[in-house]
Amino acid sequence: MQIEDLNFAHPGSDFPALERISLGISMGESVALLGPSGAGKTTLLTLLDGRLQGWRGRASVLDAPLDPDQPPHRARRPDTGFVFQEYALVERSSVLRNVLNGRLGRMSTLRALFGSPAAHDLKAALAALADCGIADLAERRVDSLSGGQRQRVAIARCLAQEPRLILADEPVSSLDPARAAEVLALLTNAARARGATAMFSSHQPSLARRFARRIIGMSSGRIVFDVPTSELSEDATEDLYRDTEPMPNVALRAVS
Ligand SMILES: Nc1ncnc2c1ncn2[C@@H]1O[C@H](COP(=O)(O)OP(=O)(O)OP(=O)(O)O)[C@@H](O)[C@H]1O
Repeated sequence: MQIEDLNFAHPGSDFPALERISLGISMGESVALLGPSGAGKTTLLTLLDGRLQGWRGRASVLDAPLDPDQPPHRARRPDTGFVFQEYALVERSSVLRNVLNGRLGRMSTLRALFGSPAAHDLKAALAALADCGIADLAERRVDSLSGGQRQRVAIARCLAQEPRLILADEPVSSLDPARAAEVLALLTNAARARGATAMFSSHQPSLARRFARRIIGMSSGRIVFDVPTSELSEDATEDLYRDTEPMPNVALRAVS
């Protein structure tokens, strides 16, 4: 992935959400994005997923240039998988059906339309369920699952897609510390086993250190550091969050 001088402001916003972003990421790298709320992490991941238009600069993902004016061609989309913070699952469908949705981009239009997966689609979905340790949940409806189980379903759906680039937006924000570590281990190990690149955002520097080989710090739409994890100092991460402006009109009251 190669990005040069990327600039973007959300429609209607006076402030750039991304400003002069340049970076290169090699195939197979595991990268964490750290930064306070509003730093631009989601915006950057969404742009790399091809879902933002109207940006300036140059971006090439999986050796193909992204067009600032239109989404990537349908044939290329399955190569990038996205794990959403809020899971984005079909609540009333089974776990297996949700994971099979990860195959839609690789199915013929007819199969996708009628929801009839081929044998190899089913095989990929079952393998992803097994990799995520939730094979026994295949027939359960998503709305009967815990947060940690849903997060695994979201990751299994992404893996079933067989992407070469995995983008994950705060994939463990709603999990307790033990589950969060388990899920990040799952995500980064699965990416490594498949030779895929993984890029995830997080608010937890300790998890980023544990599961990424490289850490990029963002603040106010800019990259403030980009280092191998082994070279990241405690001071750099503290500074990243220390400079955060308090949110306007938010008063904190003591609970009596
Ligand atoms: N749809 C939108 N319309 C207008 N402004 C937006 C929109 N989405 C994000 N922004 C603004 O863009 C900036 C970057 O937001 P972004 O969501 O990328 O930050 P983030 O680092 O992911 O934050 P968080 O950690 O809270 O998820 C912020 O100033 C935010 O208010």
